[in-house]
Amino acid sequence: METLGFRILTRESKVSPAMVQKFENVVTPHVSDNMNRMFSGGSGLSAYYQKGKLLGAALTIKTRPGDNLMVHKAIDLAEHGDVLVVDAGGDTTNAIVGEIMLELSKKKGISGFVINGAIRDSAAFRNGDFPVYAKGVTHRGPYKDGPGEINVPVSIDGMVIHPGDLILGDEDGVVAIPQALTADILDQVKSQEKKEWETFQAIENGSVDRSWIDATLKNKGCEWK
Ligand SMILES: O=C([O-])CC(=O)C(=O)O
Ligand SMILES: [Mg+2]
Repeated sequence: METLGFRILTRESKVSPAMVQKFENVVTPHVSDNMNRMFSGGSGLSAYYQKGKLLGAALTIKTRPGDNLMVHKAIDLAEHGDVLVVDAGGDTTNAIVGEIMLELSKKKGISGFVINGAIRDSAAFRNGDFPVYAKGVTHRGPYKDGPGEINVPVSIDGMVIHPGDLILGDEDGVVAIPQALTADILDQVKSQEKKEWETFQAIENGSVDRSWIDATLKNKGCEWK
């Protein structure tokens, strides 16, 4: 019998380390554009680290708001390169992770956290290079009783994250790329990078084509006095 809401599942597959590596120099706006700007971890998440980018395979946790029993379990189950993606319901009353969990995670080679909830011991996060996104900060600690689930689809601000998806986070936020689509999206991102590079060249040498703006205004019926 399934114990819905309190269960640990096995992640069937995850994006390969080789594919993850290919996204090392990719930025979130380019990924987002090639997902039709429809998916994002939301403006409610802020970065709590100094520099670098968040990149890895999602290990998902859905937890009771304010309770981190399942997050502790996930740290023990995590593999090198995993990103812990925790849906704690967006509640910031009690912190979901702190400095001890941060140190445990670094030691295990976990790549970062996305917490739809709060963190504490925030100086340790803010002053470090371990990529963490969270909704807020509170000194109030977590309960450790459950329930919760590991390796189930979770959603943060409407973005669904499946176990094994590729997670990318930078100065502009967090995006989850469905595992099966990573290669396609990478191809599209590469063509966008090329086009943008050509635009920068054209700006530099004064040949940039701006005719699309007037064409669009005309097409949309804009009145221009
Ligand atoms: O007590 C906890 O589980 C959270 C915490 O503050 C830490 O990891 O340092
Ligand atoms: Mg602590």
